[in-house]
Amino acid sequence: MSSTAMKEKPRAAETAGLSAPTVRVKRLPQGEGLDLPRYETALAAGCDVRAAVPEGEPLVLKPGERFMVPTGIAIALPPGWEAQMRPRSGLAARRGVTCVNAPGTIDADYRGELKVILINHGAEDFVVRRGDRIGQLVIAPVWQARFEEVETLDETARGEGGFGSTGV
Ligand SMILES: O=c1ccn([C@H]2C[C@H](O)[C@@H](COP(=O)(O)OP(=O)(O)OP(=O)(O)O)O2)c(=O)[nH]1
Repeated sequence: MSSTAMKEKPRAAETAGLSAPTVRVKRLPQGEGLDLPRYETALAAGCDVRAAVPEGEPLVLKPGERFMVPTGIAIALPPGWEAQMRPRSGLAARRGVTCVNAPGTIDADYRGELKVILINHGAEDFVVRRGDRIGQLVIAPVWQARFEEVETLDETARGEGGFGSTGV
C-alpha cells in the first residue's frame, strides 16, 4: 500500500453522511503471518482478503470446482454495518474465478472465520497459494427493516412487470 493511502483518513463513508466504522479484526492461528485487509488506494471501496491455505499445500480448483477458502481472520462489525465478500475482477476476467454467492453477506454478529466461496468457471486449473488475494471485503451500512403484513399493496405503473418487462 502507498503511504499516501495510509495517511489519508477514510473519506467515502463521510461523503454519505456517515463516519467510517471501526471493524475489529482477529487474526486466527491459520492466518499467522498473513497481511490483514487494507485499502490499497486512497478511495478504494474494497480491501483484499488472503487465502489462509497451509504453506506448501496449494489448493487446486479444477474447472467447475468450488471451495470455501479460509482467510485466517474473523471480524466484529459494529451494529448497522455489513461486510460484503466480493470477487476480484482481475481473477474473474483473467481466470474465470469468482465468488459463487457474490456478494457474500457477512453479518455484524458473525464471529467465525471469513471464508471466500470461490468457483472456477475457467477452462484451466486455478491454484490458490497461501497469501494469495482471493476476494475483497466492502463494508457498507445496512438497515434492518420492519416487515408489516398487509392484505393489499399500493398500485404502481410497473405493477407485476419484471424480469425484462421493459424490453431489452
Ligand atoms: O461469502 C461468505 C458468506 C458468508 N460468510 C459467513 C459470514 C456470515 O455472517 C455467515 C452466514 O452467511 P449467510 O447468512 O449468507 O449464510 P446462510 O446460509 O444464510 O447461513 P446462516 O443460517 O448461518 O445465516 O457466513 C462468509 O464467511 N463468507
